[in-house]
Amino acid sequence: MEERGSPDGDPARNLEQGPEGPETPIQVVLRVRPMSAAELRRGEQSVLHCSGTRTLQVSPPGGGPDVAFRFGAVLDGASTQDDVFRACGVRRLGELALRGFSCTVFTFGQTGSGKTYTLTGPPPQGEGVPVPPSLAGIMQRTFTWLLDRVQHLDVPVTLHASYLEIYNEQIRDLLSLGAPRPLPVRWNKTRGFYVEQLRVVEFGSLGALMELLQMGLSRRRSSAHTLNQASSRSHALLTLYISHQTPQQMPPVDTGELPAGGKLCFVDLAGSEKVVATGSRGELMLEANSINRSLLALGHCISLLLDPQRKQSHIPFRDSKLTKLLADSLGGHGVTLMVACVSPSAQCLPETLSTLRYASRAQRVTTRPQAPRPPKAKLPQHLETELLQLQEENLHLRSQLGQMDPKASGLSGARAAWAQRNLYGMLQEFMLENERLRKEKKQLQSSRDLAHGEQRILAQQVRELERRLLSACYLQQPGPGPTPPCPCVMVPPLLCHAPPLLCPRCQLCPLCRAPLAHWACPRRELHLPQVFGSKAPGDWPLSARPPPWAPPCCPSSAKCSRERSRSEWTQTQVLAEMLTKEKVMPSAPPLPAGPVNASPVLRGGAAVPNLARRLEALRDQIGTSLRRGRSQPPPR
Ligand SMILES: Nc1ncnc2c1ncn2[C@@H]1O[C@H](COP(=O)(O)OP(=O)(O)OP(=O)(O)O)[C@@H](O)[C@H]1O
Repeated sequence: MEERGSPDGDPARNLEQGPEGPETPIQVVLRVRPMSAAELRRGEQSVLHCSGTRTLQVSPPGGGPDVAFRFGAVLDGASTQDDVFRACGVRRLGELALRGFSCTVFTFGQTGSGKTYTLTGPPPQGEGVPVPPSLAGIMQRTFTWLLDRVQHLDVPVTLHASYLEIYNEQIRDLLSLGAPRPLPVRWNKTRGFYVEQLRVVEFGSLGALMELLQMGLSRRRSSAHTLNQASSRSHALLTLYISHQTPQQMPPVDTGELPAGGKLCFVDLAGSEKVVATGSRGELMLEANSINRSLLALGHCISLLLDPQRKQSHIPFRDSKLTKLLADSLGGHGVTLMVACVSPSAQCLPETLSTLRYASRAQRVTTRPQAPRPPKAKLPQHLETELLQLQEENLHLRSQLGQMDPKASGLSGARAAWAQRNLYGMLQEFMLENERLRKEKKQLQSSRDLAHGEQRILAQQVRELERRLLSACYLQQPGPGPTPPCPCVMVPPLLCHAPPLLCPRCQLCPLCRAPLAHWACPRRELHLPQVFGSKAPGDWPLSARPPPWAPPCCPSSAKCSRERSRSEWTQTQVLAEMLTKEKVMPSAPPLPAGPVNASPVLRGGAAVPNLARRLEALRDQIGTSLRRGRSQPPPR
């Protein structure tokens, strides 16, 4: 016969040595439930036999060698609830918790294997039908023992309880005043993993504690499936906090800080299940998947904890909420007892073997139980007096600080309120003003951008026209020879600048034969009034008006151009220079990137019409020049 398991290790006995005992293995007790009525009806066989108080023998149904497993204690189907309570040594764990240790009892096994029954007894058979005391589970028995025990202690003990469940990877407070809502798990150096905002309730009597238990049990999620009519669908953790402090020294529970001291935690794990066997569908199947996943994470952590090398490094406790909350019990400073529950039926054998292997591994995991440090020694009398004085001074200063603000401003209550209102009003006004300015700035920016864009396009067109104009000039340039006569003298002045406004004869410079705009004609002051009558020059059409950079009218322009010297044609030179250099005209300077609050509309606005005028003039010139080029034979 093959034998597995480990030698027993009673944590309580080892820990008698002192507050920080040696490495202690997790204690494992195995409970085999009796065959259920349904299993008996189906004629299923039992494959588990207890040989001795610590060994379980598994006889596979199809023959083959028996397999034996050894645990701290093995209890068969005939064992009573009281037998289980005694065999588990829960009283010893309670004693350790009273001495400040953190102790955990948890049940695990396949669904329907008797975990909840072992911990809390069977569910009530009906409304108002109490469960017989003989069927009370480990928890109720421990409560009775503990409440009795604390009454006989010399020092006063304060007791608190919390109760939560992990349902579909969410933590729900089973003692919450309102409907349970998901709570976060946090971690800090002193507390390790803990549940934030968990309600911790103080209790002073067994009755009060039993009520808390019933409240939690009634709120816990359970459903019916093929293998269990009342299957728990969540992992449930009930924790008792035992503290020797007086109520005055206790931190208020509302702060979320738990009382320092011992802890006794009962964990009822949801059962692992094969959804095919339980026939779970829909929500039941989701629950089953979540349960199996978290149990897998737990098994993984246990396997890693077995390896002493790995134990020093990283154990993935963060993989699930369950492993986070059991981290201390499994690999930390807690004292842990596991109760493995199994069904004897041959139908459940694969699941049973898995539980047995799980339990065998778990009992090789060790923890290093550690009690919290004893409270500091009492302070000497003079230090205590000093401390009291300092505390009083602190209170006094605080109260002064509270009254400080109105006093500092020297305002009475009503005036202070008025000033506050006024300030508030001003602040609102500033905010509105600020908002208005923001909008205005935005508008200005967009119109500046618009003008900027327009200016850029016009400047581009001007450059292009200038380029074309220059090339036209080149084409029409005469070769070396005598200067041709000025065409202006041969045509009657009336015709000049008559519609079409450009005089074909005034378009060429008489000296260099560069095409000229009508405004560049030296005789324009004579022609234009005749065309536009008595209109002021400002009312002339845009194309007839000289651009801002046009040279002033020459007073001697009425003279025959033949008599003019070269210097009289400076305007032609100015224009040619402007054209060939292709620079931006002074009337259309690039927009400055100046302060945003300067009005870009005004700056850009002046530049754009100038450019437009210049552009128009150039267009006219080119048009005329081309027409002229077509209608006249090229000069020799
Ligand atoms: N030792 C026992 N003696 C008599 N009946 C038992 C025993 N153990 C379990 N039962 C019965 O077996 C059924 C299943 O038990 P229980 O609900 O405790 O299983 P469970 O392991 O908690 O299942 P689940 O994981 O689905 O919640 C219940 O009807 C319970 O009363």
